[in-house]
Amino acid sequence: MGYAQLVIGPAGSGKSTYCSSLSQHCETIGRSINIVNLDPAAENFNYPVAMDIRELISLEDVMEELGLGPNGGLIYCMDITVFYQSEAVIISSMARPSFITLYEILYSLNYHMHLEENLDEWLTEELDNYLDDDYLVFDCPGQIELFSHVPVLKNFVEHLKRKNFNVCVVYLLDSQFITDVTKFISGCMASLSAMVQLELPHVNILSKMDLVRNKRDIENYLNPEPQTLLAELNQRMAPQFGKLNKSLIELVDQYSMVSFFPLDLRKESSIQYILSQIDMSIQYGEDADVKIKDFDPEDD
Ligand SMILES: Nc1nc2c(ncn2[C@@H]2O[C@H](COP(=O)(O)OP(=O)(O)OP(=O)(O)O)[C@@H](O)[C@H]2O)c(=O)[nH]1
Ligand SMILES: [Mg+2]
Repeated sequence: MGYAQLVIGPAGSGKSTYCSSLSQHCETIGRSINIVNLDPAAENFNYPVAMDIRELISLEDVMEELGLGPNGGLIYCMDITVFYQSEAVIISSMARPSFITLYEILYSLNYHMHLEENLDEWLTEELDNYLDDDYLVFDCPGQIELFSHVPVLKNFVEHLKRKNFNVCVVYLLDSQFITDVTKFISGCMASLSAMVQLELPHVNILSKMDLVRNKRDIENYLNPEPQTLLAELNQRMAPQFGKLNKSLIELVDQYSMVSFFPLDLRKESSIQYILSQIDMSIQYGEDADVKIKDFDPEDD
């Protein structure tokens, strides 16, 4: 059994920084961990990279070859299965006829077929380097489309599960974005969308706690009462949104999403606590305990 964290969240929410802090923390405590870069647009890292998707495809290549901008290019890089059937390529390309020519459609068709095969091969090959009990952390790109409406991460997760990995989602939200209730709810919705798409255990993290000046502003959002949130939302928005607000809060409450762990990277104890919560969600310690018991010398 292997273990994996899929680190996702909006652009700039601190995913790569979290990965490098985790890497340092594990080095300090002598625990083995492997960080994988899944961001074709990444330029440099502060962590040792165990696997790198840029060996397979880089954003620069795609932007240049297909004349796409950075965001379209990135979705293109990652989205290797939506285009699996030729019709899908043509339909989706027709939706943006302004910059896609027939030549490009045919070209991209080839490109995707090629990449689909390659990704599977690359993953299989790379994952074969990891043994039972290995712990992988995937640093994902920040484009929200990757987990909201293209199946690429979902397929990736299926692949990991077939390889016998226990996988969980670590969703990072920047503390700076949730100083008011409307931003908080939209952050929750993005997390919920990942939850629904990926169907995995989910750990929500509020990142960059060192930037929070007034701790009280944030504490209200770490574990808020649904009724308080609703009252705040209603206060902020025009009366015709009352019903919608109620449904939104109920939804957020039902999925027990209204719970974020604060992450302050200045504190080792904060990283340690978050890691222990994540470990629990993928049953990391539990299997290890069983093994230690198996080898208990007193049993001999
Ligand atoms: N003060 C503070 N800044 C942080 C923290 N984590 C990340 N940052 C800063 O936030 C910016 C974005 O951090 P990244 O780790 O690159 O964020 P990301 O989520 O990987 O970004 P993308 O990969 O582009 O989506 C950088 O300037 C970081 O230095 C933190 O805990 N505290
Ligand atoms: Mg990053």
